[in-house]
Amino acid sequence: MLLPHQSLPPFSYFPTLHTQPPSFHPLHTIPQHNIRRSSCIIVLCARSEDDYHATLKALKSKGRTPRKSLGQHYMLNTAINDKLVETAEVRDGDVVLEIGPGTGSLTKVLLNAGATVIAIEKDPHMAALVKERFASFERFSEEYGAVG
Ligand SMILES: C[S@@+](CC[C@H](N)C(=O)[O-])C[C@H]1O[C@@H](n2cnc3c(N)ncnc32)[C@H](O)[C@@H]1O
Repeated sequence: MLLPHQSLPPFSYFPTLHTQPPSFHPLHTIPQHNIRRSSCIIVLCARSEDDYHATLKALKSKGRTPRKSLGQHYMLNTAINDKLVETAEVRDGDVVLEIGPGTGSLTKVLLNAGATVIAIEKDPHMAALVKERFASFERFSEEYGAVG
């Protein structure tokens, strides 16, 4: 699910705002009680060059197959992700809340559109892979402590 930043609570709701890019702390845009049940929150920004196939290989080597109960499937056609991001009119500087990044294929397109992505993933194995895939782009997650 994609929520454009306009769907998040107004920034004035949050007491601590940062002035450097991004111009506020993305995690402060989600009330904590709404996300406590999720396994992992990953906040990513900056454009990404990464290896999607390496992610798939890593999943396979760990014996991970998609779990139907979590609605897991892998998006192999990147043109669809491009279309999703285009249709959602994601622009440079937007903050996008992505529920269930899975392998991160849509995440990558969002990052390359210039968005900061707050990704919430329930499956800890997928969360670990996404964190690994975008390790060099991860920001803020460490600061959040209790989650992830
Ligand atoms: C269809 S897959 C995502 C596909 C992804 N966009 C991609 O291209 O690889 C859905 C993801 O949502 C995760 N998920 C399911 N329920 C969730 C929940 N309640 N909160 C967070 N993540 C959830 C699943 O573990 C799975 O990784």
